Amino acid sequence: MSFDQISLQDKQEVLIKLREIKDAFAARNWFPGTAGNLSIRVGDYSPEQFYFGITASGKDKYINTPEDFLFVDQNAQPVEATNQRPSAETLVHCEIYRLTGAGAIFHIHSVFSNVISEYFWHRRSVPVDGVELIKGLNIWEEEYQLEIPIVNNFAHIPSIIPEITESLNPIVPGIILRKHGVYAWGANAFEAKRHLESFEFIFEYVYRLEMLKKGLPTE
Ligand SMILES: CSCCC(=O)C(=O)COP(=O)(O)O
Ligand SMILES: [Zn+2]
Repeated sequence: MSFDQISLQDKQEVLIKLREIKDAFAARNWFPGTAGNLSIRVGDYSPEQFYFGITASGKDKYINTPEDFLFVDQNAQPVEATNQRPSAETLVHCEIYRLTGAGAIFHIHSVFSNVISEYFWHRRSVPVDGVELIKGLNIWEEEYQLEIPIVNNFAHIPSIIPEITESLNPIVPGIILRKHGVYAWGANAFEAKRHLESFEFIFEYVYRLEMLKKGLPTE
């Protein structure tokens, strides 16, 4: 399926949903310093060919403009005439779509994901012992020992890709980039948002619990 064969209505729905999610995350202060990017897939999917709408690079994501999003293909190439550059991290989205077939991917830079990624970097994952909100990640097993992968971060984005390919756990709909932020995905925007919110809760819980265990203040 070529991009032109996808209906205008489907493309419009993706742009409306991206706007809605962007506004919701902005209200939570999840885009400090222009950080973060959002994408939603449109049309049919195969690992070799797919399309998605994504935030333009370097924009102030607390402000809405007519040029906040654009559509790209599985190689991160824009598929419509535009002056916008897709997110600098579009290749990360491409790889996650290729590996998972997800319908939406949301990335934010939060303080808890950054702190916890450095704290547990030596073990390359964040351990989570049976906290109830893992159900928000669609994991229903009693007392499940969840390990959220931590992936090394590089300024050169293509260098991150093999790390993701290697670390991604099919049961866990997200990864943390070390001292960078969290990526969460899902079958659609609703699910990806639920996963991101669950991860953020879990990171804060794990951080505060670790501080309590050390007898340190949690604030
Ligand atoms: C200013 S934060 C550094 C880039 C980054 O990590 C990010 O999430 C935002 O980059 P984009 O190109 O998507 O605006
Ligand atoms: Zn980022």
